[in-house]
Amino acid sequence: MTFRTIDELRMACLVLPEGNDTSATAAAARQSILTKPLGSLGRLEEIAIWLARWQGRAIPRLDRVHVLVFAGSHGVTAQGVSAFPAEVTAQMVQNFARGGAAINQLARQTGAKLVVKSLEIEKPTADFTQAPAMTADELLEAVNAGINSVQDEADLVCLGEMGIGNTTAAAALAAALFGGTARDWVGRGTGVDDAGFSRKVEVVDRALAHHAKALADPLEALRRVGGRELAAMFGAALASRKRRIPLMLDGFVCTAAAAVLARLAQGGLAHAMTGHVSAEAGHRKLVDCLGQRPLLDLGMRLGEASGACLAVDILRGAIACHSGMATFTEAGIAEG
Ligand SMILES: O=C(O)c1ccc[n+]([C@@H]2O[C@H](COP(=O)([O-])O)[C@@H](O)[C@H]2O)c1
Ligand SMILES: Cc1cc2nc[nH]c2cc1C
Repeated sequence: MTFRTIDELRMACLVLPEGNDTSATAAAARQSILTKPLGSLGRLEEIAIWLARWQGRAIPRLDRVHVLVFAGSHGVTAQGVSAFPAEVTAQMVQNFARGGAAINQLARQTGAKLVVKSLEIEKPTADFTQAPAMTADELLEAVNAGINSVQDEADLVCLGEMGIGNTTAAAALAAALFGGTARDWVGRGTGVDDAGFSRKVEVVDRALAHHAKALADPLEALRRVGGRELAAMFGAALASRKRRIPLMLDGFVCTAAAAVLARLAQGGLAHAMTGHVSAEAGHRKLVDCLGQRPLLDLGMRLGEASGACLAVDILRGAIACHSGMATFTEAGIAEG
């Protein structure tokens, strides 16, 4: 799946497949006969049914978990919006390749395949306080890169990113998609001080004013105030939906990118769960806007798909119970 025009891409977002009702119904029926009071496994029960729906399998599996991390560079870093210099993006990509980042450890411990995709990190997007971050072709190239990173064989896709300056882009994008001003969405990202935080608020408000007339269209908002790794995450979210592969979202930046799909199509993120709520100020509000309930709340604000990857073990717990527990009949236990 590769898109040559934004209109082609937009049309594709309007025809999204639904999950498999038969598998979901079978999974729900099984949950009702396992040796536990119905509902006593709380969200683990919902998770088993959700995975069954999107995998089209009454007993879901997580043998092949793919963690996709996209990296991009941001022209808006020229405005002094991050606690770290822009070159850290490329340096962290090298760290991923050498196995030294947090996500390398988390992916290994959960048995997931980690794929890191650099999106022209030597070429930052335009500073979106002055011009659209990307041209239409640049947007399409990044979206297509995300789409083509999703492989049919995956049982679950975890999404994440790396990009100095991208919490500024995500705040602007969230404001474009859900309204409000910079104050509603800006957080401290990698840890900017009070002066940096004020600059960030002013930068996002200036960007929102500069692009005001064009932000009602979610794809145009992504092009104007997003970034390549956000575009790629949006593409991967779309591709996983097209292939009916369940999707695990990460923190603020990842969720803002995926939110573009929810704004283009009602129920566009029905195949997605959010692995954790980030400590980044706007994330809680963003997941609320999307009707998402994050699985973990660990005060993390790293990105890299780290929260998404950690949540995989909760899914594994849900599947272990769903597939391995005895039924009331098998165990000879009286039903309530
Ligand atoms: O995803 C989040 O919730 C999140 C919150 C704070 C920081 N980050 C990561 O930090 C980087 C962006 O922070 P900043 O301050 O440069 O905008 C980028 O590489 C993200 O992966 C990510
Ligand atoms: C060191 C470092 C690692 C990261 N991983 C994701 N975002 C990051 C930002 C920084 C600064």
